[in-house]
Amino acid sequence: MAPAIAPMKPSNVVENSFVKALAESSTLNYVPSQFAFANDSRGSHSDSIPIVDFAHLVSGTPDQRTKVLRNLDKACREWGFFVLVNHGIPDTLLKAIIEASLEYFELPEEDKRRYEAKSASDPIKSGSGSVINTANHRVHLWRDFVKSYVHPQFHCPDKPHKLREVLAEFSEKTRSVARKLLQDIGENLGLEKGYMDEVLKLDSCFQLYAANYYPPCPQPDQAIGLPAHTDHGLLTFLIHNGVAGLQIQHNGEWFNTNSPQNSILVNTADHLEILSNGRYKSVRHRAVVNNEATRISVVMANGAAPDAIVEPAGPLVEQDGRAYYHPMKFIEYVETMLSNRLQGKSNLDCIKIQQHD
Ligand SMILES: O=C(O)CCC(=O)C(=O)O
Ligand SMILES: [Fe+2]
Repeated sequence: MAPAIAPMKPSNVVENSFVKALAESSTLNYVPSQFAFANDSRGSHSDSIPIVDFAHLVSGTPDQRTKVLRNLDKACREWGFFVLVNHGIPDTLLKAIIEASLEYFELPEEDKRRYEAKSASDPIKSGSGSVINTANHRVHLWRDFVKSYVHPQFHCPDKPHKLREVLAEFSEKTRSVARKLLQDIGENLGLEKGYMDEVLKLDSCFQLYAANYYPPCPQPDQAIGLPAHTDHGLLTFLIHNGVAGLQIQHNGEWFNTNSPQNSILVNTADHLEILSNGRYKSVRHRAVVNNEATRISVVMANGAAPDAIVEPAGPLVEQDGRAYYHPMKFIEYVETMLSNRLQGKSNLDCIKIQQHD
């Protein structure tokens, strides 16, 4: 039987604390009730999670390229998720961004409080966050985060000092890999060369860096790091410190994602679902917690230009006879999601065009 949930802590302990500080208090044996989010955090294992070899896309033989383009299409269509290998981003840079992100979370609380979000359009935000659960209760997440807009304008917390340089390089390198993948995805969708660059205005594409810190949790099945959600943007890149926790939903079942070291986990996000008129689905995923080790993930969300209007691609609408999504300015979509105004609803559902519309 699951142990009882601890009595409510005085609300200021939770409201004003980062989860890291709470988890480090030596007396914590239970999940405080504000965090209570009962879930079955076990996931299935699959050795059929798709792997995409980036080197074959860039410099493979024509045969290799054809094969990997097919893999990429299948991954986007069937899973909305793939493990990207041989992407050319140096291992040292991947390690450096994880380390610098960890140093951010280890800063004194007053340094992190400077970035507590006041409005959805703040370019840097930090905190721990909450969501509305199915019973309409606000639930605190077992996670601290920092997020910052890094392209087309670059923003970065002042501390730790090394974060700025490492993040700028990570943003540049991931941006170029994402762009190449998007061009190949355009080819797979049968769109003209240059279509993705032009319509999504990829020269000034939006990128959001997010780092997530999930401390060990005394009752992992009584709390959640991040509940099931989809991401805004086109392609989300994710790396982590080797501690498992990301699960994706496939055919209604939750799968653990374990990835070879130095690979990048990539998921298709809402704006790719919109652009492809529903051919590629934005994959639902969640982060579960464990009672042994701190997990850190570093996410780069790659989107269209902030002022680009994203809508189903014209040639695909023509094939399908109708558009399945309303157009929306990219940055408005993102800020609606970041503002939590939707109270647990998905933005994607809000812009889906129902048959009778
Ligand atoms: O930490 C993870 O594995 C998931 C993070 C995530 O889904 C997000 O930041 O949107
Ligand atoms: Fe996500």
